Amino acid sequence: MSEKKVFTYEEVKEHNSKKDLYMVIHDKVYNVSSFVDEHPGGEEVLMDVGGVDATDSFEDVGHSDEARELLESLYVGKLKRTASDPVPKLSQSPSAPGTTSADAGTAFYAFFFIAAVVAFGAYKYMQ
Ligand code: HEM
Repeated sequence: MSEKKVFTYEEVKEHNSKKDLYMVIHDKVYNVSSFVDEHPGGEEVLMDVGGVDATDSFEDVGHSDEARELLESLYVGKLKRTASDPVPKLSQSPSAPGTTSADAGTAFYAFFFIAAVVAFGAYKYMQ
């Protein structure tokens, strides 16, 4: 079972019809054609993410372990991601951008405050 294919995002994109439906979840490629009619969430949602990265849609629903096991049986290969390919939110850096920039801002002002105190001390020392 190690002869699984490696797909580019461009290749996956071509499989976007109901009879030939691929999607990417966590950088793995799944052929969901045989499952479209059986999906408890309906075929429409699967068609919407046909040929694209469905990681966020899949995880947003909070699928059960059973659904994840089912996924294994539909696995056809790995995704070879290139720099220009879209990246799901879930794969991006988990650090909250708001907090980091606020922290960076605080550090920035603290640096200037300390520099001012040191400069003032040096000035006084020179007198
Ligand atoms: C090949 C990928 C997928 C598999 C194998 C799968 C499988 C399943 C399974 C087994 C359920 C029943 C509940 C559960 O066990 O969690 C379910 C429900 C559901 N799925 Fe998926 N799913 C897939 C992709 C998606 C995607 C991409 C969406 C997009 C939004 C989606 C939306 C839903 C919704 C809304 C339900 C809830 C249906 C309800 O409870 O009324 N699924 N799915």
